[in-house]
Parts: sequence; C-alpha cells; structure tokens
Amino acid sequence: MFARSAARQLSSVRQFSSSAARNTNVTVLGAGGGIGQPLSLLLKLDPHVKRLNLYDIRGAPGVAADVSHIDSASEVKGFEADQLEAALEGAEVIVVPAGVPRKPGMSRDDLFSTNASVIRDLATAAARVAPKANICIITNPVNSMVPIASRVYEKAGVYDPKRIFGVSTLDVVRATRFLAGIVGQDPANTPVTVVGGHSGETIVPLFSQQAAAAGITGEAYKKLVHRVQFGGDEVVQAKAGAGSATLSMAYAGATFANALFRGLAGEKGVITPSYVRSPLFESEGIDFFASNIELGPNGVEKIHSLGELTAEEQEYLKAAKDGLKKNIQKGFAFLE
Ligand SMILES: NC(=O)C1=CN([C@@H]2O[C@H](COP(=O)(O)OP(=O)(O)OC[C@H]3O[C@@H](n4cnc5c(N)ncnc54)[C@H](O)[C@@H]3O)[C@@H](O)[C@H]2O)C=CC1
Ligand SMILES: O=C([O-])CC(=O)C(=O)O
Repeated sequence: MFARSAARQLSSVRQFSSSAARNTNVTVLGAGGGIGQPLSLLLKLDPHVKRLNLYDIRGAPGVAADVSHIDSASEVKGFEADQLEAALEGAEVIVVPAGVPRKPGMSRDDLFSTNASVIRDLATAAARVAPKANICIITNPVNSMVPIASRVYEKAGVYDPKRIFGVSTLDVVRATRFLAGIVGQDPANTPVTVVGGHSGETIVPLFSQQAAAAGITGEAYKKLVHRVQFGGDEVVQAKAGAGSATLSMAYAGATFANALFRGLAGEKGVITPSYVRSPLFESEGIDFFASNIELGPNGVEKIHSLGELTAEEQEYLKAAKDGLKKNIQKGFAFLE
C-alpha cells in the first residue's frame, strides 16, 4: 500500500503531470537561499501551482524575475524584506526554507538559537495574514521548529495541527536512493518509510517494510541505517563550509509540496511521511512524530501507525524517542 503510493509520490514531480488543476497559491519564505532558489524553480514547474510568491530578507525579487521567465502557466512575484505580509496574502501553502544551515562540526541543534527566532517571526506573520494556510517547515532543527511554529499559532488562537508539517522527505529520498544503490534496482521500486524526526538518531528508516531490503542484515544493515541517519553530515562535509544539502532538499521539498497539493485537491491515497502533531507517542510526552500520513483537503487526513517493527527497529525507535522528547521540550521552552 505504502510502497505503491510512495513510488507514485516520488515520481510525480519528475513527470510533471499536466492533468492537474492549477489551483494553489504558494508562498516560499527564504526563497533567495541555497534551497529556496532551486525549490522555487521546481515549484514553478509544478502543475498545481497557480501563484508563486517568493520572499526573503535578501534577493527574492531577483530570483522571482529569473524564475518568472520559465514558460509554465503560474504567476511569480518577488517580495522585498519589508513585504512579508504582502507575500503571505492569500497563501494556501507556505514553504519555509528560511534560516541558517550547518557548517562542518555543527549539529542541527546548534542552529537552534538563530533559527528559532526566524521561525517564530515568520510563523507569527503567517498566523496573522494566512491563518488557514498549510505551512511546511524545512528549517533546522525541524524537530524543534515545528513545536515553535505550533505554539505561535496556538498563542494566536488559530492553531490547526492538521496544517503544520515538518518536512522530513529528504530522509525518505535518501533511504530510498541508498537502498536502490545497494540492491541494484530503480529507486521507484524501493520506497522506504522513515519515521521519528529529522536529525541523527531520531531518523528511523523502516527497511523491514520494504521487501527489496530483505537481504541486508548485520553490519550491512547497520551501515545503511547509519548512512540514512547521518546523510546530512556527508553533504555538510563535502561542501566544506559552504552549507548543507540544497539541491536534494529542494527536490525533497518540491516532492512533499506536490503530495500536499494533490491531497488538498482531493486526490485519494496520497501517503507520505511527515513530522506532525501526532497521537502515536503523545502518552510518552512526545507530541510530534514523523510517520506516514494521508494528505487530504484539510491537510493531515489520517496518521498511520508504524506497523510491525523488528527488534532492531524497536531499539532505533527507543533512541529516537529520547532525542525527540528533548528537541520538542526545547522548542516549547523557547516561547515560555
Ligand atoms: N528539512 C531538511 O531536510 C533540511 C533542512 N535544511 C535547513 O534549511 C535551512 C536553509 O538552508 P539553506 O537554504 O541551505 O540556507 P541558506 O543560507 O542558503 O538560505 C537561507 C535563506 O534564508 C533567508 N532568511 C534568513 N532569515 C530570514 C527571514 N527572517 N525571513 C526570510 N528569509 C530569511 C536568508 O536570507 C537566505 O536566503 C537551514 O536551516 C538548513 O539546515 C537543509 C537541508 C535539509
Ligand atoms: O544536515 C543538514 O544540516 C541539513 C539537513 O537537514 C539534511 O541534509 O538532512
């Protein structure tokens, strides 16, 4: 079930299906950055997008002028630093890659103090101008930024937990690609569900639920899980101070946005992992958790349980929960 829908989801951006209704107003916050620019390009190509507003504290009008010449039907507009509210006017989907990225030697949590205030301020404006929009948070540490945005909406009296998403799609993309490389298959046939959160040990790929991974055991399995959990570090190290994943993240962000657009448009069975307000481990003090969610006209339509896990996956899950609890508490504490 998941395998089919995830394969469809992952291939949908590549195919740029032309049958979709062009009906979604999208705003990108942080559109001038390493992720924001290629993400804006991919959103310009998405047939669901009607209007694409690009905002950043620097450079968004230039990116917008450039992207707007592409001959797809959506209308693109750029906004200056002091035009945040205008950029958010009428938004139905807001995608947020605003904030600083890592340098070698840093953890995602090291970004907290800078990015927490960026997310607080952007969420405050979004809650005021476009309170019913679906907001997709890419900014790290995602595990803490989603609780911060949620609390901002709560305080503004407009909190709808079905409309706030932490984008963990890059973990799905990596797990799927790395597995495909090992088993020599097309990644379209090896989609992997990844649950938990988006940093190190909070990332839990469920390879036991993908038949193609059946032969990967012992040290090879541990190595594969480690590569998924720390794939971000590989890119940070290779970029040697010039930032973290931008192109694969833009692809992942556009893929998630496309799934959301399809769900909002009423397509059935659009299922993909995302880090959302979740009842799965609420009783253990973990209010947010990434698992497969079904997307629909109201955002999150259904949160799927994890399904059967192996003993090894249970161990990884335990470590993930410990990490998540701290990350979530830290997010909430920022606004107290
Ligand atoms: N969720 C995920 O899987 C991933 C998340 N990330 C995170 O995405 C974020 C952005 O990464 P990059 O694009 O590489 O960084 P970047 O530095 O290239 O771009 C960030 C952009 O945000 C803008 N910005 C900063 N404060 C802003 C504000 N208050 N309002 C609007 N724009 C603002 C900057 O001007 C800049 O253009 C980082 O926090 C990074 O860690 C990166 C990769 C994967
Ligand atoms: O590693 C980072 O800092 C960026 C990120 O979240 C990723 O690539 O998964």
